[in-house]
Amino acid sequence: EKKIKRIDRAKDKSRVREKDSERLKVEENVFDIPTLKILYTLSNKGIIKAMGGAISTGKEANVFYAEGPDKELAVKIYRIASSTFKAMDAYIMKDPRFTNIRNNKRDIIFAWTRKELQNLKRAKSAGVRVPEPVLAEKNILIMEFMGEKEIPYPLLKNTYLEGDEAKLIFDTVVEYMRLLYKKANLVHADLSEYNILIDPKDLTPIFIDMGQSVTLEHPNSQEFLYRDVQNILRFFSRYGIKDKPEELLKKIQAE
Ligand SMILES: N#C/C(=C\c1ccncc1)C(=O)NCc1ccccc1
Repeated sequence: EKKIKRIDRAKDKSRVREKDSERLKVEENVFDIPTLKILYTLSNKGIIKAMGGAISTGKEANVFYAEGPDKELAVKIYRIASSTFKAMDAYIMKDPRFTNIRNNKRDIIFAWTRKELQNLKRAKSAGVRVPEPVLAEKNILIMEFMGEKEIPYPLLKNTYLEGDEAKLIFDTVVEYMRLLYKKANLVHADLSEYNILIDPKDLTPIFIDMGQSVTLEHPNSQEFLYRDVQNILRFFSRYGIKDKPEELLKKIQAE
């Protein structure tokens, strides 16, 4: 009896340890030494006053809340140790803007981070609502925090919509896709209810996560656009929106 108890306790202990190492692992391979050095420099320059907790965690990156000198910030840190940078290949290696980078992991992730900043700037100047881009330094992207007092705005996925609210948001999302295409020469390429925040004050959509966005010159831009259109129609169909993909493509690409 006693023996079994001892074994159970040992198992529990190892479980706790494993959980801790699991958590530590997630935190750790985002905050590797080079990343901590950059954060330290950004803090010395007064760009980041204090780091907060993780807003989003994923296999490629984590997004943290941070206090800036005059406004709240979101700090997106791309994981260098992640193995999924292979997925980035499909987007970046055929992108005319990035053909000259060396094919090693760090350079790809640094180029990807710069690309996300560049894409946010282009989207913003085209009139699409996105977090205000601040800076990109190696694998770290700093942007405006979309939320209030450390609480991020909800994802479209988690937003309860009534009556004609869904139709209003749908129309704005389609308008933003058109502006992105016609004026920023971009396709989001990962647009879905998981990459749109909703500002609860005025129910306006905010596009996020533009690291994978591609220019229209990218060989697969039309395929990525079609996939974005399908994702948006699939999500809004639950609110009775019945537009066809071809209709949306025409609206977005209209001369
Ligand atoms: N950018 C960004 C994001 C949020 C955000 C919130 C408030 N202000 C600015 C950005 C975000 O969650 N992106 C998706 C994501 C990134 C990394 C891991 C999982 C999921």
